[in-house]
Amino acid sequence: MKEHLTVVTHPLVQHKLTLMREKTTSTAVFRQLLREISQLLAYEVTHELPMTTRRIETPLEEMDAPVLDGRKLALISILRAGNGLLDGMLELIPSARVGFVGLYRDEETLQPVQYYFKVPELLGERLSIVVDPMLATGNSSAAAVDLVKQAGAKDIRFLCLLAAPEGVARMKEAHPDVPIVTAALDERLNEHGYILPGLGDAGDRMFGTQ
Ligand SMILES: O=P(O)(O)OC[C@H]1O[C@H](OP(=O)(O)OP(=O)(O)O)[C@H](O)[C@@H]1O
Ligand SMILES: O=c1cc[nH]c(=O)[nH]1
Ligand SMILES: [Mg+2]
Repeated sequence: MKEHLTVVTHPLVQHKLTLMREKTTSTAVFRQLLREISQLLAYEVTHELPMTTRRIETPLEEMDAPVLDGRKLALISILRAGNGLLDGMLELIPSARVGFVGLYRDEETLQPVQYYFKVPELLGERLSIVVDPMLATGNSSAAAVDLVKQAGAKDIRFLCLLAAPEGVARMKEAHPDVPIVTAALDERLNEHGYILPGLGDAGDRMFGTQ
């Protein structure tokens, strides 16, 4: 991908995102919408995957048919909320390898606190797509990408649902080589580091916690 930031403006994505933002949307509907949007975003973030051909036989004749080239890609979810994007993406890319980076944001310092890390082997030979619905200060995603790079990944993309300008700038400074795909670029962060207008706390809305 050439662009550092891609905003997916497809009408289905934008309509579903509006429903997710509304405060009256229930946990069950929020989760279902995130699953649906994740598949549309997965379509965008994978649209330049390398291809090769394989000789196959249709019922009528042989042909060289297009297939994905290279190693299976790695989907890396930033816990917890990343799992909301992961589930839908796995339905579309069932053979993907899966990794997890456990991080939560300290509410006072807005710095990420790590509690888990497990990623697939041979990351250096795969495309890694790091997923988290929210890119706010960018501290969590920058730290997650640092860890994924330390594990060997070289070709990395970051997929989110909502991005704040502050988070995009932070990622561009820390990881200029990592393209970002998002459904919306919102206006700003509030004094608690929440995205405005945003959708609230993605993890809490997905899992019904507070
Ligand atoms: O860009 P940042 O300022 O770092 O904020 C974004 C992070 O905050 C949220 O996670 P949270 O810490 O709430 O953890 P959770 O997924 O367990 O709810 C979100 O899912 C991101 O990981
Ligand atoms: O707006 C925000 C910012 C960080 N994390 C969230 O879940 N929402
Ligand atoms: Mg949360």
